[in-house]
Amino acid sequence: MSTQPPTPPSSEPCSSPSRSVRIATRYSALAMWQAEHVANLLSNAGVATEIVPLISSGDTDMRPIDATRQVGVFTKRIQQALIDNEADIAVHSLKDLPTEVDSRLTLIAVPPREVVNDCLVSPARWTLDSLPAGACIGTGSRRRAAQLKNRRPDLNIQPIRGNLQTRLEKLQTGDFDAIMLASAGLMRLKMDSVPRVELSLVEMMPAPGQGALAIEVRSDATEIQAATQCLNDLATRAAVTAERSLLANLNGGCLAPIAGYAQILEGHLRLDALVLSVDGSKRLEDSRSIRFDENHWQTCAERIAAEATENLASRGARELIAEVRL
Ligand SMILES: NCc1[nH]cc(CCC(=O)O)c1CC(=O)O
Repeated sequence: MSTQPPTPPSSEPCSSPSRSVRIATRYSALAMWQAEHVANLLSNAGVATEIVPLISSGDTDMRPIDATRQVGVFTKRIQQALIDNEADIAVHSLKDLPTEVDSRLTLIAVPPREVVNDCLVSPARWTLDSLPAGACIGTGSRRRAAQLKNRRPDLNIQPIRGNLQTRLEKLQTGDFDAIMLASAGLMRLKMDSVPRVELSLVEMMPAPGQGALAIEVRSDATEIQAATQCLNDLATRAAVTAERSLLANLNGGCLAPIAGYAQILEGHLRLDALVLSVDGSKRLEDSRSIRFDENHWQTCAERIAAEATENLASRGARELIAEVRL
């Protein structure tokens, strides 16, 4: 369903293209950091770059993500720039990249993943358990909301939109008692002083692809592909492929309460998957691992996701996900 053309497993050296590589990115501070990070990685590999910042509808349209009824609000504008040859590579947060594939584009590289977990941000540094009864929590993510409600049905969960800075301002002005964010974003922007508590992967399972970057190129741009494929980290690539394959199998998009985290441990690919009802009252988990074969990383990733999907579906996961479309 979401099969991508295979990326070479080995870290081939990046070959230098005949001109500098144009990197398309959104304008937000996080997106710009990510584009500059990839520019640095390429520069270390001897490849010259320039950054092309673009405005996306996901940044200007401040309705709740649900109301926009669109997938890829953050990624489409950047992908269009590639298709129109305004840029050579696109840098996305992998979490924001829809699982549907456009054959004109190729996911050429996923650099090493750093921080995957979420955090709870509040001036008093509340934990999930010490949050006062009825506290108002800002999140636009059904995945986060459902996990929170599962553990703390008393909390009042309200939507929040906007980039990191905007969300933190809304917390500061007292609109919310706490908000939930991906720690990766705060780490990347060196927002060390933001008062927060890191949530464990048991307390809050991350979104498929969270904390990882995606580098896309045009499918016909062989020179650019040769210049960027060295940024691919096979372990991260296999892990996020398993997570995204689970999401695609369950038809989850980015709006369903589906969480997944995969990692390679001692030669095995392990996938932890979680599906919840929107109200958080029902929770289905699946954890499994299979022997990881580097040479067949994609097959391994798709197989473990298929097995997890089958198990979750046999226990009613599809019915829980269908609630989202009501
Ligand atoms: N949906 C917005 C988004 N996309 C990627 C990140 C954080 C960085 C990442 O997960 O790689 C965020 C913000 C957040 O969820 O707090």
